[in-house]
Amino acid sequence: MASEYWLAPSSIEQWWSSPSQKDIKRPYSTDTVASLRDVFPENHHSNAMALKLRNIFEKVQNDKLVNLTTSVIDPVTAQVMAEVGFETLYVSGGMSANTDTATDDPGPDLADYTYDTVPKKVTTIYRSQLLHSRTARVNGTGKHDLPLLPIIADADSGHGQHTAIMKLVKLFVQSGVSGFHLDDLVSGVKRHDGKDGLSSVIVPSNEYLKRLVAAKLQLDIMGSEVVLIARTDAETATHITSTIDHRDRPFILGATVELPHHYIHAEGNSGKDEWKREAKLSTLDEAFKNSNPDLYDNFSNQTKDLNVSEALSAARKLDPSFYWNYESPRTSEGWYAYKGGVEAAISRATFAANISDMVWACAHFYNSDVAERFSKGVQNVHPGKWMAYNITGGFPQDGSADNEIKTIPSKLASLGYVWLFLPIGGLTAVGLGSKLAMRAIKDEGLYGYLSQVSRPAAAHHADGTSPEWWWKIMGKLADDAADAIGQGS
Ligand SMILES: C[C@](O)(C(=O)O)[C@H](CC(=O)O)C(=O)O
Ligand SMILES: [Mg+2]
Repeated sequence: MASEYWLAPSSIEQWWSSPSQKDIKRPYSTDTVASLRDVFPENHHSNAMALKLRNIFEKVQNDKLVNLTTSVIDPVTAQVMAEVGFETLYVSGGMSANTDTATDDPGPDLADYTYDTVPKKVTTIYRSQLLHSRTARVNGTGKHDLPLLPIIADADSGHGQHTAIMKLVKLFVQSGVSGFHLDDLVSGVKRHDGKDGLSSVIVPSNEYLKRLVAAKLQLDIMGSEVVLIARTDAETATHITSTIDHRDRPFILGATVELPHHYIHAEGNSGKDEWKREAKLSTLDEAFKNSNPDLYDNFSNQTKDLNVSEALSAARKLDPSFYWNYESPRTSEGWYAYKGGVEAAISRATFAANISDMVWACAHFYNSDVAERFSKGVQNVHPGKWMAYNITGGFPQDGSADNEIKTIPSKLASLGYVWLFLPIGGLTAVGLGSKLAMRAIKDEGLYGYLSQVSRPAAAHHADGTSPEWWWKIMGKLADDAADAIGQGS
């Protein structure tokens, strides 16, 4: 692409009116994007793959289906997933944390790894797909049609403010990614033991929006078609870092009863639970409506678009004895109590949809009521908006829900979801496959390997998993190069 064209705001304008970009509402201009561009574009791989991903989502949406995938753990899983017919791959932050990180410190999913961890994983998986397709072509195995699968990756909370987010997005585009999700969580504060009644902690709506806009700006700077997925954790959130944004007011909780001490002085888990019970937490609007039903309409009209602090002043002018305290439930970190739920997720998704291609309310278990309400909430405001759904756990092992589980994909498709993924499925599959194979080798030695590992693998034509493929067939590429180099003259 000639650099005059690439750097001309008019060419960016033209691109923004193309089908993949026309629905995005950007708060910045083409001039700004042009001025931030490097002289040459560098996104060929990612763009080709991202357009392929967009086609997949369009097709499933038209056919009223949902694209299902799970996490790819390494190049072998990537090849197997292509062979069995998956159309997309998911690179999970959690699985990257469990298996390898850029700082070589595997561990639980805290999203505390350095921000190049997931892009590096994507690079490895993407390049392994290129290698497999090149190998198949050179060897004439008839598998050169085996598709390169678009990769969707986990960008977590962006790992910092806008400059870090933009660098992360740049790494993703360079990695060959086709889509990524960015969320509204505070980085690195997950608790796995539920201590202090703490689940997800989220940032205010405006900070979330700024993250998404920073990501989109970087994609625009790179002329990238990569799919931006806006994930919100508002459904499971228990706390928020700030009350500054008026859009968060319906979900911020305050004490309606004045207690002798604040939440931070309550001791232990049970003391904290008791404090919350006694404080009778509620949102400002609910509290005012309960204590002043006759004044509520007046209050509500006066305080549209006001945050909790401003609206509380208005409430006190209307009723000087009104008590509602959003400071007293603050945690020792300063976080405010938050009423998570599907309404909160809808509120965030409806504005995130303006700047992203797909919205996703992250929950860890399937809940048909939540899936339906979220879909209605989003589709009422943004008809046809792409939506994602994840199921991490909650699969009953006793068979009691088998029939329901079978119908989930078609239910989600009928609600308009286009992408359904099992974030930990790849890890479970790799673990189970390894356990069965390793058990056979350990218990039955060489014969166990022959009868229960290598022979079934050959029977399944699991090319990517066989040493033959990696050594002999792939080795042909190196041999061809050696022949081409010859004796050097
Ligand atoms: C989807 C997710 O972001 C991931 O990293 O795979 C995780 C999965 C999990 O920890 O359950 C998430 O939902 O936060
Ligand atoms: Mg994650």
